[in-house]
Order: sequence, then structure tokens, then C-alpha cells
Amino acid sequence: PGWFSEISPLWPGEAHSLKVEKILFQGKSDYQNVMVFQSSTYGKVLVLDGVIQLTERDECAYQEMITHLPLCSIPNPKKVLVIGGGDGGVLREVSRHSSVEQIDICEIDKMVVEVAKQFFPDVAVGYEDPRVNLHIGDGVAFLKNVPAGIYDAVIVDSSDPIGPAQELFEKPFFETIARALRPGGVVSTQAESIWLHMHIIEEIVANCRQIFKGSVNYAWTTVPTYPSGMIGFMLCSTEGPAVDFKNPINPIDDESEPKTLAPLKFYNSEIHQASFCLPSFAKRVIESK
Ligand SMILES: NCCCN[C@H]1CC[C@H](NCCCN)CC1
Repeated sequence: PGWFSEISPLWPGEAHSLKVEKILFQGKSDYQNVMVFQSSTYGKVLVLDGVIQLTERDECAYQEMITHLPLCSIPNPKKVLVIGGGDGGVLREVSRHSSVEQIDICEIDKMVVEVAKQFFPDVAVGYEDPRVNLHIGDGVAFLKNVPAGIYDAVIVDSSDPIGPAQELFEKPFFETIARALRPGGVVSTQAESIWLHMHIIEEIVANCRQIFKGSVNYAWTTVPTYPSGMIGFMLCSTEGPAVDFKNPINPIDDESEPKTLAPLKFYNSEIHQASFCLPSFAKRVIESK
């Protein structure tokens, strides 16, 4: 009954709106306001502090790309850590890689996990994989306590740098990621929109270049229900065996395990390569740093 508009100081002067059929859940966790509504044309929608996190219709574009851009760029990923990602969508995508033996996830807000399991079963299906170990807590503290060099890949599926995810955009956090990765290990982080946040991206790229001595790249995807219709990712690797993110060496074939998952809706090796091609205004900032 009416419209939801995504108004935020992070994208002043604009707001994407979705027609609401029914509000399904409203709650306040220890960290943020949590809402789920049935939209008219994008399926169910998860909203945290007034910001759209995912919709059933287009979540594939984000979850598949943030996961397969790193994991298809290294041979035989075995140990993967997800920071954030409480809805389970990234877990679902990691579980498509049969070489993976252990999937740790550290999500700060358990209400997000519970709400995802209740309202987004096709996203939270990721939790059903026996390789998954769920930790409820702060990703920064979690990373400080893990032994150095144990992960092949870290995926930072964060919300935006306002609220609980603020520290996931700062330099000390990137340092803890580099410490937790093996030589030639890879990280993929939610890195905002080149249309909205070139300054944030400039800062993140500068920090990544100081910390990740392998390669540092920005890639992007289209997500109709995120402001500006797109979102990007930092793809970085630590010093060690070279990683060429632009040419996937570890393709996912849909015949791989687990058979229970719906086939990929968005990711493929061509769009993997295309996602690193940037418009000039972004290229001159990101590739010069
Ligand atoms: N697993 C899905 C979580 C999605 N993370 C974020 C949710 C908020 C969204 N705001 C976009 C702000 C403009 N770039 C970015 C992705």
C-alpha cells in the first residue's frame, strides 16, 4: 500500500522507490532497524536502516559477482571467510565451488540471519551447506583472532560506511584481512558506486595499494535496486603467486556440486572479464593511484 523510497545522506538529492504490496517484518536489532516488505515487481526486499540490502529479483547480480570474481581467479580455493553477508547469499555462491573445504562467516547482527532464513529461503539456503561455520560478532575482532595466512579468499559483503559497517571501510581492517590471507590469497569487498562515491573509492584504492602488494582492481556490476543502478568491488591479492583477476582460470561449470542450487543467473566468464572495464572518469582515478 504505497511506495518505499530509499533516502540517505550517502546519495543526496536522489531516491529509488519500490511499490510496496505488504510489510512483512519490522524490528530493531542491537545494531540497526530491520524491515522486510513484499514489493510489487522485485519480490521480497530486505532493508536495513532505510537502505535496500537485497531484493529477490536482482540479488543474483551482487552475490554471484562479489563471490565468483575472486574465487574463479585462483586455482582450488579451499578456505574462505565471509565478513558480513548475514543473508546467506554469498554462502550460497561460495558453496558452488567443489574445491572449497571450509566456509567461515562472521556476521555482527543475528537478526539479519534469522530474518533471511524466515523470509528469503532461496538466499539463506547457503547456511545449509555443511562446510559453513557461522560466527555472530564483529568482523574486525574475528580477523584479529584468526591465525595468520590461513585463508585463500576473504569476501567482505558489507552494508555502507554509515552504521555498523563503518569500520569495514577503514585501513586497519584491510590490514587484518591481508594478515589472514595466504601469499597470493584474494579479497573481494563491497566498494560502492563510481557514480556516487568516487572519493570513497579513491581512499579505498589508496589504502589497498599500500596493503595488498599483489594486484588491486575495481570491478562493477549492475543492480537495478541499488542507487545509481550499479555497485563495485575491490579485488585485491597479497604478495605471492600472481593473480590475474581479469582472466578467470577456475571456471564454475553448472554441473558442479551442489545439485540442489538453481543455476547461475548472472555470472559467466565473459561478464567476469567485462566487469573490470571502467569508464574514463573512474579509470583515471582508480588505475593511476
Ligand atoms: N548480501 C547483500 C548485502 C548488500 N550489501 C550492500 C547493501 C547496501 C548497498 N547500498 C548501495 C549504496 C550505493 N552504492 C550496497 C551493498
